[in-house]
Amino acid sequence: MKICVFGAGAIGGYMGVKLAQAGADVSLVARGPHLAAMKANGLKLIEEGGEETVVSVTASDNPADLGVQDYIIVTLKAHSVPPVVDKMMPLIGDNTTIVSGVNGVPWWYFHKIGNEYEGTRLHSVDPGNKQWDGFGPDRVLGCVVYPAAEVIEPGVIKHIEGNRFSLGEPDGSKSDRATALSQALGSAGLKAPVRPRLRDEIWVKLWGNLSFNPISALTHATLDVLCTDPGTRAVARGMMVEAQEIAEKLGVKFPIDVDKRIDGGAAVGAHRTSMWQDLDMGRPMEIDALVGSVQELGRLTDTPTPTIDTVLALVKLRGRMAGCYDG
Ligand SMILES: NC(=O)C1=CN([C@@H]2O[C@H](COP(=O)(O)OP(=O)(O)OC[C@H]3O[C@@H](n4cnc5c(N)ncnc54)[C@H](OP(=O)(O)O)[C@@H]3O)[C@@H](O)[C@H]2O)C=CC1
Ligand SMILES: CC(C)(CO)C(=O)C(=O)O
Repeated sequence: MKICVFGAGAIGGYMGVKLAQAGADVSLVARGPHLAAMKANGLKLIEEGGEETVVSVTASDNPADLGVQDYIIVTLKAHSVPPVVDKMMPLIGDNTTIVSGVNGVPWWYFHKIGNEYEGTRLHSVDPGNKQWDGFGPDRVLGCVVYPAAEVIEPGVIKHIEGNRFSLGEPDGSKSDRATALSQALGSAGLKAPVRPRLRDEIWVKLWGNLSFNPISALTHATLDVLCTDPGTRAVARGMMVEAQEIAEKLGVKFPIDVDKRIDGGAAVGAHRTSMWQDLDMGRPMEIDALVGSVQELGRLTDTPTPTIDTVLALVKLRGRMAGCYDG
């Protein structure tokens, strides 16, 4: 089974080391100094408990070097995917599955959803339908990424916590391709259950990213603080209640309530969300995938989103002022 991890930064690098360590036929697409370091010295993973592993990896910035794959696991930031669709083509053959390990509302969300929204395209995450038309949604296997990791220097990944990558077919079936990938990831020491209702999990994760990420970028407060300060907790809650109304109109069933989800965020502790880290480092922020997409779904389902609209306007301007957002 040939697996290519496209965008082997924090999450993709973590998966890449675990797969390579387990003897999988894995290759990585990366770029710049991070690629140069992993080619020169191997890719180093510092695990949750402090254990360090260095593996030599097959890595390139040119997908044409790596050939047709059985699975491409996309671990790019959401806004980085549309510009590389054409570049990915040498990796794609008739039977290639594309695993979308990207936060936010996925571009394939309405493929095989089985309700009146079937086939709806999302401008916020797939402008110009680049992914829908380029990959084709039938190739896609959904994935919710739970681990936290960082690239702490070129060629070095620090794994912070978690090892679960939930997988799910857009139609909820337990397909052979999902089962085979689940087994391969399991052999590499990762948890990869195949879920019948992945969209429910997407929303539980998204609840946090939608609200905690922009609030932390705007306030520079860590999760424990923003989830317990009465004012920001109320803002997060307001965004999440609006999101819940939208998601339920789309058929989602939430297994927990909003307050439990916020308490879960608080329990993570003094964590700087990825959006705050991106702002801090002058990198593009995932505003459209995490927040703009939910506003777009609000319009689609005729659901008012006053709190989301307010926070989105503020974080967009914050991002623009810092040169980290151009939407
Ligand atoms: N990190 C985390 O803890 C978590 C992340 N996620 C989600 O997972 C996804 C990936 O995040 P994360 O791993 O943090 O992101 P990273 O930025 O660490 O990784 C993406 C990597 O892809 C590289 N890249 C971008 N464009 C190209 C290209 N055209 N060719 C080759 N390489 C490219 C980037 O390089 P460069 O740095 O040069 O741009 C970077 O090394 C996001 O959607 C994120 O929200 C989900 C849960 C937790
Ligand atoms: C906020 C958190 C931990 C989960 O909601 C996250 O995924 C992020 O920092 O991007």
